[in-house]
Amino acid sequence: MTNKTGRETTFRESVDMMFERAAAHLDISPGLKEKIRVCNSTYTVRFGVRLRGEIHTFVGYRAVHSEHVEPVKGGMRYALSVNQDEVEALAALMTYKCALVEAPFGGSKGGLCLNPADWEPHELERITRRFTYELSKRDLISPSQNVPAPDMGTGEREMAWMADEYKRLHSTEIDSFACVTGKPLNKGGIAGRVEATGRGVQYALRCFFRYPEDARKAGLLGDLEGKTVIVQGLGNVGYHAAKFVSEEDGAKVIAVIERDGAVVDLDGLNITALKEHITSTGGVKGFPGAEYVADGNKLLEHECDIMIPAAIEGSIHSGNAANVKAKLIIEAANGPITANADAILRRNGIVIIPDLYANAGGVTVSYFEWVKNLSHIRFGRMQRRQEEAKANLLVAELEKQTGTTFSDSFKAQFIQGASELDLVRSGLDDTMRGAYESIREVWETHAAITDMRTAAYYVSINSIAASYSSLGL
Ligand SMILES: NC(=O)c1ccc[n+]([C@@H]2O[C@H](COP(=O)([O-])OP(=O)(O)OC[C@H]3O[C@@H](n4cnc5c(N)ncnc54)[C@H](O)[C@@H]3O)[C@@H](O)[C@H]2O)c1
Repeated sequence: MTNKTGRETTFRESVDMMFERAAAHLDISPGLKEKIRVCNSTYTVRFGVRLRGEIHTFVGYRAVHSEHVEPVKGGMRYALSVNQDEVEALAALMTYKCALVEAPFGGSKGGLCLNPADWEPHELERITRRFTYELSKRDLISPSQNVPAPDMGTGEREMAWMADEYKRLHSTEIDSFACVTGKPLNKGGIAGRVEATGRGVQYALRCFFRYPEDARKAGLLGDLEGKTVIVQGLGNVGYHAAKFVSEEDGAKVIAVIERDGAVVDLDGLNITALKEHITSTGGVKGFPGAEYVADGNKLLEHECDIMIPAAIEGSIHSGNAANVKAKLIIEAANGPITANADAILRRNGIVIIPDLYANAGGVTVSYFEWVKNLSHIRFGRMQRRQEEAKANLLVAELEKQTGTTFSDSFKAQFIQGASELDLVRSGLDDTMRGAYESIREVWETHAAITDMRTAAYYVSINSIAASYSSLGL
């Protein structure tokens, strides 16, 4: 599948083509299909911040793809690559993702066109607060209208700044913490949000291997134990996914591709140690015991059972798709496979677990956080006494083993987190299983639908169309 000119499709064109492929199987009027597919609006803002004695102008975006349910929801990306096409594609994916996992949100996405590494934390804080102010003026951040979350280049810290700035601007609003998710635990966050997307990738893989007939379609047998895995991007999503499948499910991560190259160890990399190495040195190069490959992208073409692209969109494209040897690709990142590449991979019998399902763990747990903020209650409260006793014992044991005395606030956070985390993980597991079943049902029962992506889009579009139909559209 290529676009009309035969060139590589843009990210938004790829998402649209994938949408059209699934929509063709649904009995929905062309007008309604168009209404569901298009991005409702995109706000572009240019604002100045005085930094280092100069006024610096920053460009930010917030795309609102669909408001068939409100608030709309989606991450905030900080990267030089951020542009209108990208945020619109990501916002569309949010709409389809939320519909698939039945999170009651429309789709949105935004970002700032900057490299976070170019700025000091106090500068990033000023930029983020100013961006929040600009978004707030237009209800593009609000507990009832538009709720951002972390994405590439942002995390708990940026979400805390956004929440704090929003609260400052709306001091009488009791629900102000619900204006953004992915906040730190002591600033209205929820246990398990940081790991949620990677955890969701692990749960999605477990769902896949639970059905031997699905795994056989990829030429794979058994479960995750001993499967060889290559990961691209060891950031929030890639790190947690790699850590969980290797440490908990016995998979072997044989290569990790990062910005500065790749490291390979056919006996399996220690992901926790590799992450520490990246944090302290800034890249994968020099990781003890592993072979370093400067042209990291070459590893996308290396043999493995499972490929986890968890970095950027378009990393598998028409130029390298024919050389990909993975049997199964799980799209932890959004849009890592272009529409052109998707067609090549399918032709070669490679099974793809699509982004709108694979990385839905983030928005699922964000939904729990939003509900927690609106209800003003801590999840797991009923279990508190029992959990507290358990957590206190654990903390005491940790103190003994490490010879450290933890602060009271650390202990309080640890204890609060203990009971909530179980609830969050079980809610996430349940959601991932439910969505897998609904994709599978379409994949199994529609002879003309032969891939999981089309099946997943089919489920989403059907659900959004039903929502419009109940409005009489
Ligand atoms: N954070 C979330 O909760 C979440 C939820 C759903 C989807 N996603 C998607 O997952 C992907 C990663 O997001 P994240 O939050 O983990 O971001 P992140 O910034 O924490 O991590 C991205 C990682 O990819 C690496 N990277 C960037 N460009 C690369 C390249 N060209 N080659 C190799 N490595 C590269 C970075 O160095 C970094 O380690 C994005 O597509 C994002 O939209 C994130």
